[in-house]
This record gives sequence, C-alpha cells and structure tokens, in this order.
Amino acid sequence: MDTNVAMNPFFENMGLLRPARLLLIITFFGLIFLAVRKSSKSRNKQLSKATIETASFEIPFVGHVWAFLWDPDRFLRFSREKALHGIFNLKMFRVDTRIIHSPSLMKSFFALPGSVIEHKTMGSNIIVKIFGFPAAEVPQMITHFDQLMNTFVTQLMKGPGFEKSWNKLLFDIEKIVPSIVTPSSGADGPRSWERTANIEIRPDGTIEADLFPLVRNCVGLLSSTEMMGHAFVDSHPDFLEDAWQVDANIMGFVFGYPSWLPSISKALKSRLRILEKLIAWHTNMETVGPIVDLKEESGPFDDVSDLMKQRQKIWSQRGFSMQARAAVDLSILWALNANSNSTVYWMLRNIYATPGLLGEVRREIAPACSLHDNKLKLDWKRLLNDSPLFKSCYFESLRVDAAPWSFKRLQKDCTVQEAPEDARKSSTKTESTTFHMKKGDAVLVPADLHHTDARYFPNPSEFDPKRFFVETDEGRTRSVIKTIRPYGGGATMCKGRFLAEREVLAFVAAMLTCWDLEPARGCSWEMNGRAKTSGVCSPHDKLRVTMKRRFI
Ligand code: HEM
Repeated sequence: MDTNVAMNPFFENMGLLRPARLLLIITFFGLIFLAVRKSSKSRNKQLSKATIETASFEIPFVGHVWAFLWDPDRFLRFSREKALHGIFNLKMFRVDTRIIHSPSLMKSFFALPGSVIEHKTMGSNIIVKIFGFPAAEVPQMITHFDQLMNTFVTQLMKGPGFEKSWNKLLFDIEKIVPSIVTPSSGADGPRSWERTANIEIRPDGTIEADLFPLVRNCVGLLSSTEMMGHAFVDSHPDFLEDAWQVDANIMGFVFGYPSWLPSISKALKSRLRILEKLIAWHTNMETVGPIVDLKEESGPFDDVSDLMKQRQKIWSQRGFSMQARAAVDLSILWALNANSNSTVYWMLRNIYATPGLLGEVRREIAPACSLHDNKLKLDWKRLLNDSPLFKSCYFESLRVDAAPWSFKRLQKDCTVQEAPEDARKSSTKTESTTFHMKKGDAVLVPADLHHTDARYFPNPSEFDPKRFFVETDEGRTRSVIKTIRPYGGGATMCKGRFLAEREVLAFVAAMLTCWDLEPARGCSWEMNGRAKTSGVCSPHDKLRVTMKRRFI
C-alpha cells in the first residue's frame, strides 16, 4: 500500500465512514445540481431572444432606401419611436441594415471582437477613396495597421507621450490665445484665417469677424502646427482652406461622385495641393533619417510632434511610398481639425446663447485662468477636475452638435444584448433581450439618434449642461459623460478624444477669459439650424460678432 495514502486520515477512515460519506457526497453534488439548474432557469427567465423589428414604409425591392434618403433624420427618429427596442431593421435594397441606438445595445455591439467587426480593410479602403492612398499598398497597410495606430495610443491617450503632447499644446495656447485675433500687419499680407473670417478692426479697437471661420481656422492653425511642425505649415499657409474643401466633399469621395461635378473637382484640386506639400515634407524628412532617433537637432523638423516622428520611422522601416505617407497624414490632419475646431465654436455659442450661463461659467473657471504679462495661464487640474459646469457645457455641446454615424459590416453571425431598462415598452422591462445578427448585415450606429432621445435626455433640443452632473458620495458635483457617443466606439473609437477635450476646454476658457463677444448688427446667438457632417455639425447661418478685449 502506498504509505502516503495510508497515513492520510481521510483514507484511513474511509472504510468506516463509507455510507455516511457517500450520502454526504450525493447531497453535496445534488445541491450543486439544483443551484445550477435554478440559476440557469432564472438566467433564461431574465434573458429573452427577440427578432429585430423591421421599420415601416418598406417598398418591394428598394426596401427603405426611399424613405431613408428622403429625410434620414426624420425617418430614423420616427422609426425609433415606433420600435420596441433600441434596435430596428432597414432593408437597403436586399441588405439588412441594423440601426442600433440604445446605450446597452451600442455598448454590446462595440464590444464585439475584431473577427466580427473587421475594421482594418474598411479603414484602409476609406483612406484610398477619401485621401488618395495608393490602392496597391492596402495589403501592406493592413499588415502594419496596428503598429501605426499604436502610436496614437501611446502619444495621445496614455503612456509617456500623452502628458507631453497636451502639455506642449497648452504651453502654446497660453502664448497664442491672447493675441488670437490681433491681425497681422506683416508684409505677407493677411493670414488665411484673417481673410476667411472677414476681419475688420473698428476705430474703437473692437474687432468684427465671422465667428465660425475665425474659430475653426485659429484652432486649426494652432493644433496643426503642434502636430506637423512649422516646416509643413509654412510650406502651405492656406492648407486649412484646402482641408475644408476635402471635408465638405467626404461623402462625394466615398460614393465616387464624378470628378466633373464642380464641388468634387474643386475638392480634388485642394487634395492634390495638400498631398504635394505633404509628399515634399516627407521626402525632405527622409533625407534627414528617422528624426525620433536623432540625438542632435533636426533643423526644420525639430518641432514636429513625437507622434509624427514615431510614425515617420515606421513608414520608413516598412517601405511605404511618399504618396501613402502623405495620404494617411492628410487623414490625420483632417481628423485633428474636422471635429474639435467646430466643437469650440458650438461650445462658445451655446454658452453665450443660454441665458445666465456665461456669468456662471466665467465665475467657475476664473480661479483656473489667470493673466500675467498679457499671457494666459491655465490651471489644468482645476479646469478639468473642478469645473463641472464648464466641462458639462463641453459634453452638452457634443450631445447637441455632434452627430457621427458609425457604419460597420458584420464578418460573422453574432448576438447583441439590450439591458431591461433600455426596452421601450414596460412589458419587456424586466428582462434582458438578445438579438441575432447575420454575417453580411450592415450596422449603423447614429449617435444623434440616442443624443436626441427624450427618454434619456428630457427636452433634448434644450441646452442644459447640468444634465451631466452627478453627486459624489462626498457631496461634490462632478461632470460625467454618461451615455453619449460623440467619439464612436469599439476598435475604431476616436484616438484623439482626450486631446480633443483638453484642446476644446483650453480654447474656450481662453476665449471666455480674454474676450467679450456680441452678435454684430443683424445677427443673433439664436441657432438657425445645423448642417450635418461626418462628425460635429457646421452652422447653417453666418454669425458675425464684435469682439472686445476684456483685459488690456
Ligand atoms: C470633439 C472632437 C472629436 C470628435 C467628436 C471625434 C469623433 C470621432 C469619431 C466619431 C471617430 C470614428 C469612430 C468610429 O469609427 O466609431 C473618430 C475617429 C478618429 N479620431 Fe476623432 N474626434 C475628435 C477629435 C479628434 C482629434 C483632435 C484627433 C487627433 C488626431 C482625432 C483622431 C481620430 C483618429 C485617429 C480616429 C480613427 C480611429 C481609428 O480608426 O482607429 N479625433 N473621431
């Protein structure tokens, strides 16, 4: 007999206690069996399967295409109100297009693995269509996609580059904003943003300008210089004008509108001008070598951001063409400017347009914004963590003015789950519901369909920042983004979201501290509609303002 077994008291006593032990074991496993059965029964009770409802107005063969194209926003909102759940189906010709808009379903959908929502091929094809990336290099792009994307994560979201990036950006904001609309009297004539904003200086020293182009170009010039450095920006001082042309024709590029259409032809010329300058910039950088490894100064490329320096090394190591590098950099310039610049505009306008809010916000941020020697100093921690009203104005501006649509195609069958509280009818509110979707289905997540849903945001068209307030256990008020989705979700969720938040807050704080704005004659803070873009909306109207320095 094995001595170890003999010495073990359990086995020693086994013979004596066998019937009792057997009973014990049976009882033990019996209890486990009952518990498992009970829990699986109750799980089944709390989880029901449902088929995805199809929206009204389906026409044979074309499905919902007509209703959708006629007035997409109205049709989607109508269908949302009719549906039992936060998901419904549109037939686009023969393709099932699942529209998802409740918070739990969006979360469940964006959590699906990359094998279900493949993004590298789709992302690469998009940059071919919109930004002129060479189609022949798509396979190479897919291979190195993660390595290139990771530079955003380490530089703009976390890791050592993150703090450095936004500290640098803020350093320059502190210098630039007080002189933001002090027009140049340089020999080169007015800068492009001065021209597009139609700046006029009045005899009393006040400035009159079109607010949207002013804000969008000033913010753009600042952030693009931080990202690319002076060598690129100086080589093409009007690059932002060209970027706006591309931005205005994104959908035309995606759907391959013919190049003889005047707007597409103009946008193609703009794209070409930027690409040529970016190609020259990359070619010159290549002669210096990987700048990120240089111990000594790199001359005109010294002020290129670390993000771009790191990417230059990868481009070079992986042997991408200059055209490919330029096209992707154009997409970055676009991502950098397309949404945050407009958010600064909307946040300013919303604060001014809401009775009483301007004074309240100024009082809150005053301790975080101080002026010394005509330079603005921002206390970052305070602005970000101790200014709940101000931060909520940012979230509320994104809720009201950002309307990005995330579009995906499923590579595999999958299920998504809706939490009971998101079901629209009380009868379904006690249980979670799962929905099955098939390989090949299209999925659209229009963020604004949730942002305008009165069940989550009462009086959705009202600008009410306090809806983002939460009380902490210590009785403090904090601002929390809650369920809005201005940055999309999943693997392709915006990589610049932290940078954007800081950039927008810094710029708006600086503008509120340094300037008093008033609508010029014939204009008003009242909104006259918004034009939908791929992300944050553009204004329909032209708001001209007079600007007066608050501190001389
Ligand atoms: C308020 C400002 C911004 C908003 C509302 C915004 C919104 C978005 C949205 C909706 C997407 C697509 C997400 C999806 O596919 O689900 C996106 C992607 C992206 N954004 Fe932003 N963005 C902002 C600012 C920025 C800034 C300042 C940068 C800096 C470069 C940036 C960089 C990117 C990049 C690189 C992607 C592509 C991510 C990927 O495909 O993996 N964004 N953004």
